[in-house]
Amino acid sequence: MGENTFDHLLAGWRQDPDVSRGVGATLPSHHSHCLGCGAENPHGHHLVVTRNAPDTVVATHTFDARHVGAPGIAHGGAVATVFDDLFGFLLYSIGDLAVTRKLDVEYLSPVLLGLEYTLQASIAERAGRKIHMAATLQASDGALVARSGALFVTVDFEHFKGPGRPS
Ligand SMILES: CCCCC/C=C\C/C=C\C/C=C\C/C=C\CCCC(=O)SCCNC(=O)CCNC(=O)[C@H](O)C(C)(C)COP(=O)(O)OP(=O)(O)OC[C@H]1O[C@@H](n2cnc3c(N)ncnc32)[C@H](O)[C@@H]1OP(=O)(O)O
Repeated sequence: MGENTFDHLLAGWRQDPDVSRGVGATLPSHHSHCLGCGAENPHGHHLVVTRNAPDTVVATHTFDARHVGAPGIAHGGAVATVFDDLFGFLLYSIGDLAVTRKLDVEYLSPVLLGLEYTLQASIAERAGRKIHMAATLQASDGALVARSGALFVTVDFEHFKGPGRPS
């Protein structure tokens, strides 16, 4: 990660949780190699995510040959990855660190490679450490193709500093 050490990354989240960014703002990636949104991850989805309401984020995404499951169709795990990462952008609205405890995906129709889809995620409810989130993936004609729900649980910075984590 070069000078982007893990401590540096955590310090950035500590000092600038970015809660003040307004509606319409493009949000920063989680980090440069994040599978969902890191620009420098060659296997990544390179999501670019915008806040379009105080507790809502939106992105467009086109799955490609790297994400294939059945021929021509995006792998369900790749779709889940994109949902999971999109949920991670709601943390900028919350201002707390949290991690995915539970992720549900309902695949209503095949997600096709090479077509642009629109994803939107929002915070449904917060109760103590639990943050319930919901998201949709729609085709360009507005058809609902997949939807997802997640439970994130807030954690402190020490969560990322335990055994097996980078120093
Ligand atoms: C990937 C990027 C990393 C970047 C790191 C660098 C810097 C920035 C740091 C963070 C940025 C964070 C995210 C953004 C990035 C990407 C987005 C994608 C997110 C992910 O990709 S993240 C990876 C996958 N994720 C994990 O790696 C989590 C593994 N897991 C655990 O680490 C523990 O599991 C933990 C800590 C989650 C909880 O553990 P715990 O012991 O602290 O808490 P506990 O079990 O008590 O649950 C607490 C309350 O949730 C209730 N509860 C539990 N399960 C429930 C269920 N199914 N239904 C209803 N309620 C449920 C309980 O009933 C209780 O409720 P109550 O509080 O009311 O008692």
